[in-house]
Amino acid sequence: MTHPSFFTLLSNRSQSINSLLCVGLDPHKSELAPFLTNNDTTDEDSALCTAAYSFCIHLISTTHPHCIAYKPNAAFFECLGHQGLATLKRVVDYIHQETACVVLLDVKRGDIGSTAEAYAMACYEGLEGEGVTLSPLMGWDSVEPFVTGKYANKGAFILCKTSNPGSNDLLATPISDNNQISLYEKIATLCKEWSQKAASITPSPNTQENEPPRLGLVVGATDPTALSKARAAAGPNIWILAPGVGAQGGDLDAACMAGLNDEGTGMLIPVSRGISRAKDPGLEAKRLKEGINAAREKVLAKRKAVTSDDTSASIAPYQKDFIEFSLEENVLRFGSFVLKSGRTSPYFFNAGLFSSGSALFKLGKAYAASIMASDELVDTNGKVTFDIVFGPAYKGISLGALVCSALYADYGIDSGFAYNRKEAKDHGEGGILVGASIANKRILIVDDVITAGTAIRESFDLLKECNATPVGVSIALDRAEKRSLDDPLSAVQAVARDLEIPVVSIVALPQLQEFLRNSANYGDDVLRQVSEYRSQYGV
Ligand SMILES: O=c1ccn([C@@H]2O[C@H](COP(=O)(O)O)[C@@H](O)[C@H]2O)c(=O)[nH]1
Repeated sequence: MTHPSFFTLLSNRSQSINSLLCVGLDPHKSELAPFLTNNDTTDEDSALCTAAYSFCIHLISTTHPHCIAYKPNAAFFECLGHQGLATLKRVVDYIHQETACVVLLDVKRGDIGSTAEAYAMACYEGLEGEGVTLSPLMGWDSVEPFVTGKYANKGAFILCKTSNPGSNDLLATPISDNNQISLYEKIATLCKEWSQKAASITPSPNTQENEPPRLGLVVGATDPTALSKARAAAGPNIWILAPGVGAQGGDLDAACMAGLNDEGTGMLIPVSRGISRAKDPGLEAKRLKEGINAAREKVLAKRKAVTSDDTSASIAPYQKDFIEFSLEENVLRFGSFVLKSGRTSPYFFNAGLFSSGSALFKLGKAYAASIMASDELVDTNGKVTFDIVFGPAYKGISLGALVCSALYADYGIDSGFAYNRKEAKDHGEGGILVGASIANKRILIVDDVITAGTAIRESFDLLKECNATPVGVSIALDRAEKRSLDDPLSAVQAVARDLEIPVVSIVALPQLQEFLRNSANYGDDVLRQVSEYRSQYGV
């Protein structure tokens, strides 16, 4: 059995002393005066190195019962001249000899593969750290040498949303067409993928381990929103290093609540000046450890409340498939999204992103399956209650065609298909209706989602004017949430009530919740957010 991996060491130490605290070792020159000795006659750098060493030893010896890791920042040693790195190595040796804590070298490296190999060797063989911090901006090949091959039991935290104000300049930049994903969320997603990639390239050398992650994220405690988005994107198993508590003003409680996973773990909270500048660093470390633990208790209590609720729903195989391929196509995403209504939703659905042949094929089948599973659109003889599928312009046109075709392909039901134009044509066949004749026919209206219900109401009126009888509406997703906190009905319920026709969806919010309950790919934190949203806004 080889040495346990970096993240296993963190977990083990965390469990054994019940702490998530990491003490930062940043010997700022301005803090070294009390550690300078009068009898030191050597040059200034060497006197400062001796003082920096004493500074670190003082911190380590007073705080180690309360912390799981030490994070020396290489900058403060590199700036002490040629003996700086040797001083850092002596500090690392001291930690290994005198404590059971893990060494995380804050070096923030990032370079092409061959150079990254040299940096990795310097950190792991020269300085003998167990883990490092890295910049991910040069991509996977700049990270790979730190966590694969002979360093497969090492670990790295990659910069995701750093704690400084400038992190908004680049890391928070939206990078998707619809402005919904920021660069840091993309990094959080990549962290999970790269971690798995590293394990597939070099499986954990420790056969006793159940493939712990290789990579974690750096997300500042100064930005709880980023912490919760990064947690949602990376999942529950990825560790988050959250600097910024203390001198940078991060709110410990808010950061923990946003970044902890549902087990109340998965965060490493480093504090440097907040401890080194305290009157009694040992006492301050203890106070911080207890503050973090109080937040962990709150997270666990909240989780218990959510998982013991009575909101289970049934989910049919076609609904599960639909949710899965919607996630694959990015049509459905979990995260944090501000809706037009001003609500912050833990999920977002954009049917416009069904944009490939395979996705559209599966979409048509899912609509058809939901129609055939509905008591309201199929009579007791197994016959559908409509003659024509109608697709309102524009989005409904293609959806209606897909549904009509899937009903025929999967169930042998050959209904008519019609759609409208937005503007009347004064030549050719003229008018605004195209396709099968709808007069005196029973009509199923197909659309993607119902937000306010305006499009469906307009179609309903148009169909009535043409002597057709709308008998139902088929949609992809029913958000099943109250229109406002004073209005107990959802948009879908209001349409069904006002137009007196059934609205059938492929899935609704309860199925999303059920899917998450049974999914191994999404953490309890995503389920918790969806459950909380449902209990606040759901109908
Ligand atoms: O986003 C980041 C990444 C790294 N750091 C480093 O952590 C410590 C924080 O020191 P404090 O005294 O606790 O503020 C320091 O070494 C930074 O370089 C960070 O602050 N933010």
